[in-house]
Amino acid sequence: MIRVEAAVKRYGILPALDGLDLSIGAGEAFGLLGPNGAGKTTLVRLLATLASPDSGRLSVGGHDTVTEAAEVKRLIGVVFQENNLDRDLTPRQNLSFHARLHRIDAADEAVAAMLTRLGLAERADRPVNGLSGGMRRRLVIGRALLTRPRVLLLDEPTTGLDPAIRRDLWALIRDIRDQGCTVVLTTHYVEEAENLCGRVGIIDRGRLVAIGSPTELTARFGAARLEDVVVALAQTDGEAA
Ligand SMILES: Nc1ncnc2c1ncn2[C@@H]1O[C@H](COP(=O)(O)OP(=O)(O)OP(=O)(O)O)[C@@H](O)[C@H]1O
Repeated sequence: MIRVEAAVKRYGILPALDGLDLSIGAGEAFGLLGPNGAGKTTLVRLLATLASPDSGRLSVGGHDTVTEAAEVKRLIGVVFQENNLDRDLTPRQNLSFHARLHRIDAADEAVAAMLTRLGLAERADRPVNGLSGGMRRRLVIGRALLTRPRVLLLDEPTTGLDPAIRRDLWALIRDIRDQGCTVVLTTHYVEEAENLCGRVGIIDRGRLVAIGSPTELTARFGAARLEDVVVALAQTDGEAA
């Protein structure tokens, strides 16, 4: 479903991605781990067609992210770290606006069903301003699901949220995965990747330095926990990066 071949992306002279290869199958839940500045967000931005590689090639569903960006956009949903909701509008209005923008059939019904799925039906008609951080995150993810994407890209979906809310979001992400959507998420929480992802890739300085299931990786590196593998392999220093 996703192929990344020798992807290079430079900002100035420093490569954010330095010849990265990666293949993710349909229906997989894949986690990208790595220190600050490793290149995780850059990879998500390239897959989301928001930036182009300097060299190499990325494709989603067989479509090139540069030459067939429109086709790729039809297949993906993307959620970045910021909750870019219109805070003066209600959850229903936020979703409706998105549904109309994307010309979704039976938009009112789709929005109502999504609000129920997100557990937001009772808060649907009061401004987003009054929602908790967890509810806002659910809403942003739900908005990305309205177009029924085959691939959902989540950049640090639970950063800054408390553990109970994080677990709540995990249930939603698991549900998305279990419905057959390919999920790619970046995270600093190793536990999150272990809970949600069948395979994880560890990125350091723009390169994929290890890939496998959490159990495979801990066994391969003789570590007690996946977190130890990440710490041992990832050396990017935020300042030096
Ligand atoms: N728009 C940009 N302009 C200049 N440099 C950038 C830009 N975006 C990313 N970089 C640089 O590219 C490198 C990779 O950044 P990226 O955000 O992809 O890392 P990350 O793994 O997502 O980090 P974090 O975990 O902190 O979000 C960093 O050195 C970063 O400073």
